[in-house]
Amino acid sequence: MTARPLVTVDDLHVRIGGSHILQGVSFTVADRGVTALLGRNGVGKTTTVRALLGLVPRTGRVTMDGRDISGEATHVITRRGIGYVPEDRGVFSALTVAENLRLAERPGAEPRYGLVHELFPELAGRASQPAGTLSGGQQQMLAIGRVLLNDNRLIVVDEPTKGLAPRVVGEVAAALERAARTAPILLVEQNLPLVRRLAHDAAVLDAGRVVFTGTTADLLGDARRTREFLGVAKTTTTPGQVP
Ligand SMILES: Nc1ncnc2c1ncn2[C@@H]1O[C@H](COP(=O)(O)OP(=O)(O)OP(=O)(O)O)[C@@H](O)[C@H]1O
Repeated sequence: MTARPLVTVDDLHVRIGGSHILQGVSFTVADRGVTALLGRNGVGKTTTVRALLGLVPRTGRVTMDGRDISGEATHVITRRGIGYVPEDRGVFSALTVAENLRLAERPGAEPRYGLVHELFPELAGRASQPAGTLSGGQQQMLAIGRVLLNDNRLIVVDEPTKGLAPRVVGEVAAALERAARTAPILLVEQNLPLVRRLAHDAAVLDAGRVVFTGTTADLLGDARRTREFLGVAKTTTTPGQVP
């Protein structure tokens, strides 16, 4: 079956402190699989996902399932079923793994501990461990697990492999693959072999504007485009990049 747009972002503008950071960003997120949001450092990827979630003042239109959610507060958007794993992971270091998960429970919904522990058995084994003592990869899994506790329509994950060792990148990639079976994902990521492995569709930002939308295969199969938009020429998997 062909994927359809779940979320449509249309002409999104963000101005912060006199800077016009997003200058009319438009793209769609498919209703299945992984859609990658790409671009060099500082082009506006994080600002785009924060604007989508209502975390920064924005103009333009965001719809999910055809419903306009642009004017809604973040907690309303979240309750509509958008789970967010921010770049800093949003894990509470002083609290245990179990406490971090408990805080992610949504009132009135049955938390899916069975699913989370099936996908990430390590979290069950480390339930009483303070989250601050977990490795970077384990913290990322906890952050993804917190989102998977709820039945989301969309999961937004911002640079989950940033700063992680190559071996751990592979573990996070596997975790995202499993997560994508439960809900579509909008993934901000700079690791192109990982993007190639996970994402069918991509949108590329440059200086606050979208410069490409289409399939990841079309984008990364074109060396000129990849170099022009992402600043690199080589995108094939080499040993150690995504184990
Ligand atoms: N709160 C803010 N105040 C001022 N400028 C900001 C703010 N947030 C972001 N910016 C600027 O907006 C631009 C886009 O930032 P953003 O974090 O969205 O980019 P990015 O593509 O996610 O970058 P990276 O890959 O480095 O995370 C940058 O120039 C950044 O310095």
